[in-house]
Amino acid sequence: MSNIVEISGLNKNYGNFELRDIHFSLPEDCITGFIGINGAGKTTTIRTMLGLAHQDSGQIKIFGKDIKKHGRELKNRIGIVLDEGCFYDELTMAEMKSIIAPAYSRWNEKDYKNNMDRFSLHSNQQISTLSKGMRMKFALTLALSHQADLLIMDEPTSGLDPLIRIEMLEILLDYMKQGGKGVFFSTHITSDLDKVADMLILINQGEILFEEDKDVLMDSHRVVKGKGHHLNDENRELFLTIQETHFGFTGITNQLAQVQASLREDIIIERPTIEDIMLAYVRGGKHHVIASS
Ligand SMILES: Nc1ncnc2c1ncn2[C@@H]1O[C@H](COP(=O)(O)OP(=O)(O)OP(=O)(O)O)[C@@H](O)[C@H]1O
Repeated sequence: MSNIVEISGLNKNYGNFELRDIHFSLPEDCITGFIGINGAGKTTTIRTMLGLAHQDSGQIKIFGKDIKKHGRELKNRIGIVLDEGCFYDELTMAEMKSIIAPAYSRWNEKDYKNNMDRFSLHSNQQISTLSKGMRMKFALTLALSHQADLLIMDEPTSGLDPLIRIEMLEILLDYMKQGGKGVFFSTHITSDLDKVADMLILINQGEILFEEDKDVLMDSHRVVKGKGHHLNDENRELFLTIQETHFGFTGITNQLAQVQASLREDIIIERPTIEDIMLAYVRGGKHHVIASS
């Protein structure tokens, strides 16, 4: 499987925030979820990847080509959906489309019309009157109408109701069926990734904490619950994060065999959600004692 995107040694300093030595790759035929809490650096990474924000150092290759040298050619092959959907509010969707379409050599009017129909959008409606969900659908329509080989989206499902979110996720799955494509999207709604993601990348405080196949990640972590008096300094170290109350503990581990060997009795083992794993790494190393009421 070849990589559509390869990022190495990417640094960017805003003064109050820094992206530090960002490395990751996006394989072909994969939907990759880019996760992290508010302010982790998702938007900054995406904007830097796309050449919309200046990078201090590092290399960004998309389809094997350097974004700095081949920006125009590469953007032709990328469908972009950004958080705010950069549209002129006073225009209709048809007018906005006629500004955007000429920028793409492979613009396909038929795809545009089909996507507008699919989303029940009417071209002559003014952009200022669109709801948040409709704006997002319009942004996705544009991104999908120029035969892009890679979709990069910043929080595309944020603020959307569950029905629209499901529709968007189905569209992404349909898009991937063409083969040879890639999708990279940031989100803090990790339940969306349970449904569609193949790969997950976690960023925290400007650093990548993991880049992993979703199934491997889910199979290698477990939530363990048990009685607090079985814990000691040694077995606490087997957990990425652990919460203790008077009644017992709940921890996340990626060393289940050792936990089972150490805590033989009375433990409950459950599969974690992506959110459990994300929070375990973000809070990693912290030991939480929650006072019971
Ligand atoms: N133009 C800028 N100038 C200075 N600081 C910036 C700028 N843009 C972003 N930042 C800072 O970079 C940090 C990361 O922001 P970013 O928007 O990348 O996070 P995020 O992971 O996308 O968060 P969210 O999920 O809240 O959108 C924040 O502390 C933010 O204040």
